[in-house]
Amino acid sequence: LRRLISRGTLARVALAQRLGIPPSAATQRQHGIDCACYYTENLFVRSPVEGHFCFEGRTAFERRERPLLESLSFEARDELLSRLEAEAARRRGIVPAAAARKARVAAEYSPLRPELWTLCERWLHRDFVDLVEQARAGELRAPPQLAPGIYTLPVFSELFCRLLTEELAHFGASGLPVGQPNSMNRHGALLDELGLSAGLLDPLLSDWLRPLCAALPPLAAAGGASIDHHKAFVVAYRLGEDESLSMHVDNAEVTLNVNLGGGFEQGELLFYGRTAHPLAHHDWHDGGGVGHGVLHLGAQAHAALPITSGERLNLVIWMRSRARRREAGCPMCGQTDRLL
Ligand SMILES: O=C(O)CCC(=O)C(=O)O
Ligand SMILES: [Fe+2]
Repeated sequence: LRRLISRGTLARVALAQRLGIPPSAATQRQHGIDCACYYTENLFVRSPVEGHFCFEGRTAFERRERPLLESLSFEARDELLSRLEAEAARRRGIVPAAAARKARVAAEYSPLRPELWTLCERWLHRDFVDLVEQARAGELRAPPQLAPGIYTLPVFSELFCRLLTEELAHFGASGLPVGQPNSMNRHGALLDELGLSAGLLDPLLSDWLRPLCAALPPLAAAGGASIDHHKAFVVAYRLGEDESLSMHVDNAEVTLNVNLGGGFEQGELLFYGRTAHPLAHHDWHDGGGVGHGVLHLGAQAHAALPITSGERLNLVIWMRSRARRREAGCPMCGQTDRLL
């Protein structure tokens, strides 16, 4: 058994070496980097051109993207290459950097509301509790859908949203470091780094969200019945910082996105099908308000329109399934042979 385990580790380290990624990425699974494509594909840049790019290094990129590079000025070309290099370096270093920030927060942060670190029913919306109880009993009356497989539902209590928002402001004032939520959103917080996984998010996933996803056929069929890990973060939109989010798919089998409030205008979520025309549109104000959210397939393309005033805070959970990935491949690249 020991030999098999170490052979597995060695194989992962060898894979990491072949792909030119840090060996720690092959052996540390808890950070949720599930596929080696993370290091070279879907790198997002906002300027001088906005988009997702593959980047295996300057030379390969210059060869493959010659027409694009030739259409840019010398300065813009240099800016694009530097930004891609910086993003690739951020991704290569993300596992140790996140672990170091998490350790520092654990040692130095004094929470305003320590009770937030433990899940209790007070944090959940009463109608969400009912919904999950129906799902557990096999009697779910499915929540309304914006389009097939895009559900709107109450999730958290207003109390939870207010306390978490206050906690995040308190954390921001502490001056402790926090990683950016994901490669597209630059402002907010990675909740695992605050130590919120073990007592709050892990049980939310296993005891509440998994039974619910398992009872909703479009989500269950896409891995929702076997979700077993997550990446959870708060995204913050403010004028002059991140104001909107361009179209993308999530590195998730199923995504939960909940309005934490903030007093903003606009900022609606758009969902796309096979055309550039949105197939559904979610207005956070009409959608039930604070504590209410959207549950959708990670593969459903979506975007967020700009806010026009105030601040918008949303709690997003990218829910992932190892079993589904082993079977159907990484949701970003579709391959199984680069899974870590
Ligand atoms: O701004 C939003 O509400 C959407 C965020 C989102 O799509 C994401 O973080 O994956
Ligand atoms: Fe998203």
